[in-house]
Amino acid sequence: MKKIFQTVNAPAPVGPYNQAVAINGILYVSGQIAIDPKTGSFVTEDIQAETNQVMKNIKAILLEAGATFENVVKASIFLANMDDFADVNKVYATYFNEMTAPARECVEVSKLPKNVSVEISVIAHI
Ligand SMILES: C=C(N)C(=O)O
Repeated sequence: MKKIFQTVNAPAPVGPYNQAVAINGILYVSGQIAIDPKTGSFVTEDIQAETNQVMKNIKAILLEAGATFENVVKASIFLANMDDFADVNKVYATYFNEMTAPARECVEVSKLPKNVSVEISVIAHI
């Protein structure tokens, strides 16, 4: 049976999806963008701040499902500009233990929802 997770500590979905869905011990966290759930505003100062807000949103959703970044087995990063790769990695790396970091892909896309620069989704075991 599917279980839906929603928390006010992460932004409400910007479309017809849930923040996270779990089935058979696997949690699928929807792609997060840099909306601050406290203000509803986009964090756009720079790519590092934007990435940090995305990771904070993922952390809140993981927590709601009883998980942490240690439970994450796969991440997908979508960038509007691959030139941001190094800056995104700098922030992303602070959320994981290098030895147990999840599998990942990082791709540049032509456009992201709400014109953000980065979107990240993760899959975790719970
Ligand atoms: C931001 C998203 N996760 C979406 O539009 O699907």
